[in-house]
Amino acid sequence: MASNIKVFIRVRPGKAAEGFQADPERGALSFKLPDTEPDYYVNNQKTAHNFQFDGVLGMQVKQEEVLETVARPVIQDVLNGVNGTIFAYGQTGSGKTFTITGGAEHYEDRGLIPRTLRMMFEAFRKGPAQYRMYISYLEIYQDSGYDLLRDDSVRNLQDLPKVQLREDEDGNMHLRNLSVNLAATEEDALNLLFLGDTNRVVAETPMNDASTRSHCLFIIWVDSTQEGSDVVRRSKLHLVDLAGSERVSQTGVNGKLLAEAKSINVSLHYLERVIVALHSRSKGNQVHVPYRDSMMTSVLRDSLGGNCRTTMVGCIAAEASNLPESMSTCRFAQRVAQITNTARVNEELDPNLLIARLKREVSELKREVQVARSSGEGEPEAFCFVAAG
Ligand SMILES: Nc1ncnc2c1ncn2[C@@H]1O[C@H](COP(=O)(O)OP(=O)(O)OP(=O)(O)O)[C@@H](O)[C@H]1O
Repeated sequence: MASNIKVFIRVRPGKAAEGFQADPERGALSFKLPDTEPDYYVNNQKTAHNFQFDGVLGMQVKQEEVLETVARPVIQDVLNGVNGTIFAYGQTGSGKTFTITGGAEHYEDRGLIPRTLRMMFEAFRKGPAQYRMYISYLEIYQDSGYDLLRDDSVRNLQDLPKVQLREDEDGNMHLRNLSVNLAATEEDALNLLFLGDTNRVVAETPMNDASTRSHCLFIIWVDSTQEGSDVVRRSKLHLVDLAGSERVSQTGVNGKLLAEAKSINVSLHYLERVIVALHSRSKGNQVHVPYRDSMMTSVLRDSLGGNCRTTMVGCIAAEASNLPESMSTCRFAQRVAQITNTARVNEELDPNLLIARLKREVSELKREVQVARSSGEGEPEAFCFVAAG
């Protein structure tokens, strides 16, 4: 099924500037900003910029509503064997981590990851299929990948096992050295989330404020089998917290930090280039999509223009000083909304299930033969019809 990437904008609570207006009913946003043309200084004109999205989540919107609006449809598809991605994009401090992982202070501030885990395990209990969940947690920092789930004695980023990207003959990307951990219960899954978040924070240094400067991907793998079937459905859900998207010029950093900020911006710049290329492709142009230029875009290849149901949450802040960045997030979001993905159910014959079923059938047949022999039936007799009446 082909569908466009869904885009929601979430507005962080705060004092909204005069020039900002959100209309959640219509999914519309409006910014009135000084014109960037030089003659603005002469005539002091302000220009209105209007945007329309699949939904606008205003300042009052609670985490539960974000789950229902943004995540529930994606989760339902993942349970049916379709890949899903939900990614948060926006400047530092705009609410990406709050949306994806949640706030630590209050239980009701839990974000999409713990709520998704709960929703999935509830669905597992209801059936009708049998499900299995596995979890991976990847951090990408300066274009290198790190496994957040392999060790609980981490002191800095270099202690984390490095994850490599490998491309197979068919052009599919694989993450080597990324652990895939069975989560038999919701508690197991939450413990893995907790371990990954702890490693993320412990490995943080002043040079690497993990949440601000790295991209984090929480990956939930779901296998499901219908009773008696040899077919297994395999899907994955990426919940992605991207690094802060602000422009280098506005981060006010220098020296090493500047180099780092550039590297983060480079990877977001590659993301932007992928989006622009896909946008152009959607208009019928034959263009190369530069997925391979960064680890993040390579990992998200399926999510952007591929076999995946993808949703973006653009996070913005409405205070006057944040409006230019918020508007650039909306512009980016508008381009993302033009991208078409073609998601399909991922199912394959599982040889282990097939062998197990055939073994069961053979032993049942053997038993029947034995019963037939011991009751002296011998060879089955030919059918004979007796005419009624
Ligand atoms: N919708 C919200 N409701 C209440 N508090 C929020 C909301 N969004 C964000 N916050 C608060 O604002 C602060 C910044 O949010 P958060 O850390 O999620 O930003 P971020 O975009 O992830 O920034 P960074 O790029 O640094 O990771 C946090 O204290 C967070 O709890």
